[in-house]
Amino acid sequence: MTGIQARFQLDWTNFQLDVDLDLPSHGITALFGPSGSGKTTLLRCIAGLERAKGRLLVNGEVWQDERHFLATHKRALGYVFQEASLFAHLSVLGNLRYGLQRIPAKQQVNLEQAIELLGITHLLERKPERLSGGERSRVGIARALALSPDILLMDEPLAALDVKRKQEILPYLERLHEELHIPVLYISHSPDEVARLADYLVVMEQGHVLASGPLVETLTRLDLPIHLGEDAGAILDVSVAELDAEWHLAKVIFSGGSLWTKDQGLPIGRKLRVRVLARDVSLAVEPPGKSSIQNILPGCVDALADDEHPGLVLVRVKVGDAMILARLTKKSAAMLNIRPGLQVWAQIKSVALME
Ligand SMILES: Nc1ncnc2c1ncn2[C@@H]1O[C@H](COP(=O)(O)OP(=O)(O)OP(=O)(O)O)[C@@H](O)[C@H]1O
Repeated sequence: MTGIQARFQLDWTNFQLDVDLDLPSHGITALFGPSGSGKTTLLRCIAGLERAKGRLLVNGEVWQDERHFLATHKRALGYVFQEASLFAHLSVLGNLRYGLQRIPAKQQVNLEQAIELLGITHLLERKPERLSGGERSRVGIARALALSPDILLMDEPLAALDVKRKQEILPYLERLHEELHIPVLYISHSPDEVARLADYLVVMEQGHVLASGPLVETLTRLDLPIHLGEDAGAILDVSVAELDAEWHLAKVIFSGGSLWTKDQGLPIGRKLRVRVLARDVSLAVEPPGKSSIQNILPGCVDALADDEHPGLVLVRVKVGDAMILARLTKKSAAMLNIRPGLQVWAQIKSVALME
């Protein structure tokens, strides 16, 4: 059996964790939720650093049940924290080699592969003090991978970095995603990071799992945007179809049509994700005339739900095989008689490329 089955119960004075999760055996699962919702505690339970009641199976192997509790050092896992704590007296290579003796027999990622994957070959002889924040993070991730883990746990690995360093590191995380076949559990507070990296999403609140499922579907669940607030929106898997050199625009296509966005130098044919926020989408019940909004997609209203504010409503619209969300005032939804099944034109003010 593949994947991760995690059932945990913890009862602390001020906090109770009660989760029951089935997570995929590969790809990145983002753990998302407000501060204090239990994301780190869940990772610590998986690592065996907390003795919760419950059961944990990783690819069919029992790490914990009523009778067994595998000690942390016997669990084939890599743990990456916000700050990579490297030994100052060792070179990067020394840091990477440290701890390799506990490597499990079945090799999934070896040291050379980890070094190559994180692009740190040129840093191997350096001492940690001569690394930038982004380089330290990459070494920290490579060190975790060199242990050939069956699972990689990442607790806000980019939180200590500024925006520029984050941008520098994201492509390496994307490579992990493409080239590794181990599951990654990734805590992040950044909806952008989640939108860009994750395949699967777990939303936590007060020690419970509010929702879990494939990212694209879970983000357009109408009971969740309330919790995602201004970040509510949809992800579309698209590919670059055309470049307009005169206006510096790129056309991306998906099953629901095409969208123009700023040309960011991506080649024709490149597959990527775009993010369309609910607050950037308005609806018309007739094909709109001349407008400064370039992106207009025909679709069909799928469902409506109340939003956080009593004056607002969220509308899910099916465009091709995909769903997008629109945030409207209740007044305009009533005036246009927006209801399931209605043909609409979604006017999209802004599209963010996740690249
Ligand atoms: N050892 C402990 N004993 C008792 N309570 C704890 C312990 N460790 C954490 N907590 C509490 O458990 C709750 C969940 O904390 P946790 O760090 O898992 O949340 P989080 O979702 O990861 O938060 P953040 O996003 O801020 O990192 C918090 O209320 C915290 O104070």
